[in-house]
Amino acid sequence: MGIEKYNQDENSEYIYEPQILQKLDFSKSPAKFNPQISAAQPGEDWMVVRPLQRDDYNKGFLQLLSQLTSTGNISRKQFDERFTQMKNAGGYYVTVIEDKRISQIIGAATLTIEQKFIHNCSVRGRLEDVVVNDTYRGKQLGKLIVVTVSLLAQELGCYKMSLDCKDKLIKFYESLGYKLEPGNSNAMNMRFEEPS
Ligand SMILES: CC(=O)SCCNC(=O)CCNC(=O)[C@H](O)C(C)(C)COP(=O)(O)OP(=O)(O)OC[C@H]1O[C@@H](n2cnc3c(N)ncnc32)[C@H](O)[C@@H]1OP(=O)(O)O
Repeated sequence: MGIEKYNQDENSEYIYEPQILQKLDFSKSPAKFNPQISAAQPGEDWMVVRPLQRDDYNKGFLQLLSQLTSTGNISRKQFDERFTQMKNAGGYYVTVIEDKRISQIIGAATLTIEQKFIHNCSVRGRLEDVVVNDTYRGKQLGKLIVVTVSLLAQELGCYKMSLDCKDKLIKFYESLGYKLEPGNSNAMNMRFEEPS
């Protein structure tokens, strides 16, 4: 399908080109799926793994994110502006799972790409904002969305992919190929006041 088709309707506009998700090779991931699923074939015909669309504002995307952290009261205008900024900047691979039966976003994860001078002008990936709707948890969707964006990072040429998480999720991410590197596994933060 041509990119012009994806962008012809304003609301169905994607934040990145969806075709790349179809070619991800799930056999490259150490994650074990039972039954076997992938981004291209998520196992149910009512489910789709795809890039964020502008209209996901109306499909519960922000309500889903609020199960992860505070989102604030984001207006349609604010959402549209941020969507446009992220799309124009490039490097924001916000990826979602939709339950098409009810037109609701039930899972999400973001790959952000940082441009580097080091490693021969390489690129590095970061895994951010992973969440599955609480009524859909325990059905492999967390694994599905994390493996999708991790393979995407590899496909886009990242030399590594990093994440920060709570201690209780270390096992979950280890099962998907992430490692605590001895002497190099500290996450440090400097917190500033949140914008009101
Ligand atoms: C980088 C970041 O964004 S870190 C933030 C992660 N997000 C959150 O904490 C938000 C709230 N939590 C969630 O949305 C979900 O619990 C997720 C995304 C962490 C996991 O989603 P699920 O769809 O339930 O995961 P899935 O069904 O694929 O489970 C995979 C495995 O991880 C385990 N697991 C899942 N969640 C947790 C948890 N919170 N604690 C411990 N183990 C867990 C499951 O038991 C399962 O193990 P198994 O393969 O041996 O059966």
